[in-house]
Amino acid sequence: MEVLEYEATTDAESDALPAPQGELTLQIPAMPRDTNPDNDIFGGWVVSQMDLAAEITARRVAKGRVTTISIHQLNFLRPIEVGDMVSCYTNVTNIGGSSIHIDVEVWVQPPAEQVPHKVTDGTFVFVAIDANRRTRRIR
Ligand SMILES: CC(=O)SCCNC(=O)CCNC(=O)[C@H](O)C(C)(C)COP(=O)(O)OP(=O)(O)OC[C@H]1O[C@@H](n2cnc3c(N)ncnc32)[C@H](O)[C@@H]1OP(=O)(O)O
Repeated sequence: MEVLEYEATTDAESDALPAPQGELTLQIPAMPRDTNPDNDIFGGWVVSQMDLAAEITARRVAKGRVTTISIHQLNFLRPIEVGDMVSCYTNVTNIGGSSIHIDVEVWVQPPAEQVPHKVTDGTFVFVAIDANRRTRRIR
């Protein structure tokens, strides 16, 4: 599968530019199975992809097992169409004693369009846990 690379930046000064913030972590096409009976993509499917992308990044930061403790400031900005290539970008904004805050942006590249656009963003918080699911300090 072709991997689409958009220009990504973590520079706060470039917020005004139509470019994703963070690191490209997950890419997946929106499929017919991800829709409701009206053929619209489920919001829950999008959140699932965001959670997965954030977990990939959180595991790397925590060097091990993590779990989602909070999801907040979720914004569904524009719809996703079946066939759109969905890209999740992650940006670590805070590392606590055991918690990791990650901003996630979802961008799509419709097959017929040249310019990608943001469809969803939100903040995911993970906690590092041990084999017994107890909070584990990461620093
Ligand atoms: C219900 C589900 O199945 S959802 C699917 C996946 N998620 C889960 O299963 C997680 C279920 N939750 C848990 O198992 C527990 O809440 C745990 C193990 C994650 C955390 O245990 P707690 O004793 O509640 O957490 P604790 O008080 O030790 O806080 C851990 C860290 O999380 C932070 N934290 C706690 N609650 C929140 C919250 N609502 N939002 C953001 N951060 C939070 C704390 O500030 C702390 O951060 P720090 O160590 O960096 O200072």
